[in-house]
Amino acid sequence: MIEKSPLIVALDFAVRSELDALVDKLDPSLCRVKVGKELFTLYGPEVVRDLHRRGFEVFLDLKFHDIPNTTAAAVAAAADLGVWMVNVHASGGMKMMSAAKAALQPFGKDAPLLIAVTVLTSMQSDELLNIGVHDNALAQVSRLAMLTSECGLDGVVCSAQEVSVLRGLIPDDFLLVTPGIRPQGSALGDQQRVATPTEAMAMGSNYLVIGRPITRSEDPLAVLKQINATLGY
Ligand SMILES: O=C(O)c1cc(=O)[nH]c(=O)n1[C@@H]1O[C@H](COP(=O)(O)O)[C@@H](O)[C@H]1O
Repeated sequence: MIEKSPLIVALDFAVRSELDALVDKLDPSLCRVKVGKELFTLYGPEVVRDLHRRGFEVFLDLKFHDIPNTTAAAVAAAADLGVWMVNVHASGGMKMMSAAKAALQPFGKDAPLLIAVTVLTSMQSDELLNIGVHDNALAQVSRLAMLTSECGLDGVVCSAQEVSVLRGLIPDDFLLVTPGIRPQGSALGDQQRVATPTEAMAMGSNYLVIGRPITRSEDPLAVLKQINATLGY
């Protein structure tokens, strides 16, 4: 049961003062936050610790994809940092995902949620074909979600467009985290498989990842509150 807003705000910033200006306005009761590759590469774990000090639950989105030993160690390092959610690429395979899951065992109930990215929301089926995947996006997402579930992970990252099909394939408590969220009228940018916040929730998403429509708006707090209100939070 999700007790607060399902929104996860993607803090994709290169300039620390811009990040701080946004985070000063946000309230941990309104959303969770995501630290991705750009912010982490520039500022490292200290930025996560700072967000924790401010009371935010942090999704560390580094999309680990490596040999099982390396991925497991990286996931354990994320758990040491005390993050709420961490992710790997499901295409790293079952051995990699199982090793990542096993690495969290010593953390017990303090372990972060472990989620696997299926097919990036910036990709369509034609681009999958380019990289040698002959199934369409829905079939590939479904395959990777089932493998992820078999490995005992907590859920997957997928687009909202796959959610209703996945709900029929996997256990009810499996988390579906959906980026590619665009409120009506927002620019798509590089996102391809998109949905509005209301559509994504209606289809059965558990968490909605939203970046630019909030962070690049003139009044991020107002947009965040408006999206929460449309979802009943
Ligand atoms: O794992 C992710 O968070 C992720 C997976 C995916 O398939 N697509 C995707 O957009 N993301 C992330 O979600 C965020 C979306 O940001 P906006 O496109 O600005 O809303 C970015 O930080 C992406 O890195």
